[in-house]
Amino acid sequence: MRKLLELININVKDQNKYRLKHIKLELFSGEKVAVLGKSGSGKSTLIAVANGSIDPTNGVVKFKGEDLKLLPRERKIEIGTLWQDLRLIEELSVAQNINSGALGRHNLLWALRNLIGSIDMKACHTCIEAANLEQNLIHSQVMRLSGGQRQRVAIARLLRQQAEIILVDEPLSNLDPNMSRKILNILLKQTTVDCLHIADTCLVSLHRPELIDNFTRVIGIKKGQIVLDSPRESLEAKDLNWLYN
Ligand SMILES: Nc1ncnc2c1ncn2[C@@H]1O[C@H](COP(=O)(O)OP(=O)(O)OP(=O)(O)O)[C@@H](O)[C@H]1O
Repeated sequence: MRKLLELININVKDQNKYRLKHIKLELFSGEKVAVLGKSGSGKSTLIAVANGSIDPTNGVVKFKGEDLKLLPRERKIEIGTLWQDLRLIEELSVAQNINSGALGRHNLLWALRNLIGSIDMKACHTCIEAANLEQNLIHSQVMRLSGGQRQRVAIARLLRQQAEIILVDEPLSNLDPNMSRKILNILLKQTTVDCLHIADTCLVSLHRPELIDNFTRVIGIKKGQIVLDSPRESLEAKDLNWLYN
């Protein structure tokens, strides 16, 4: 297995408080890793450090052996992120938001065409289908959608990016249990979708430990530190009880 992502001796410190402490983590291609921990334990901070949006106070993040900070823009799109706050552009349509996932692969003219009108509709429809969103919403303004629909637009945008690894910060908060499982199955590639490459490596922060079944590995965070790192099949209920107590 190829090493894709490496967090080396990471600390994130704000004034006197550690948000992350002594983090060492290696992620290999094909791994599907769930990150668990109580609210405030550091899951979102870990995802943000792993995609380069937060600079650690100490330590280095490497993607395929290269310092993430030095990676050029056209390589950064190999890392896709689904943010907890979604980061959609409310005034734009579903299709325009989905296409923004592919911005890094196109030039400025393409970006302008996407802002002005409807382009690459076939690709958008494929991502909409994969994200289990209603096709007839494709031209709707995002601000008019429900929380669960907006979440699926963000997932469709992530799929449109065609990243090699996906980092996901709590993808299920607005979804009912049935939809949560469907969406996880897409992210974990349990569902195949026509012509769409879905990354086979992911790091997913989860609020609900009962959804870890299809992951290959589970990481537990407590007070900013990795205190548990286990293959899914060897994880026991007592490990989870301890993590949440
Ligand atoms: N922008 C910030 N500046 C300073 N401290 C922050 C900031 N964001 C989060 N923190 C603190 O860092 C710690 C980790 O927060 P983080 O959001 O990573 O936890 P989490 O496990 O993702 O929580 P949740 O499950 O509630 O989303 C918390 O103590 C939090 O208060």
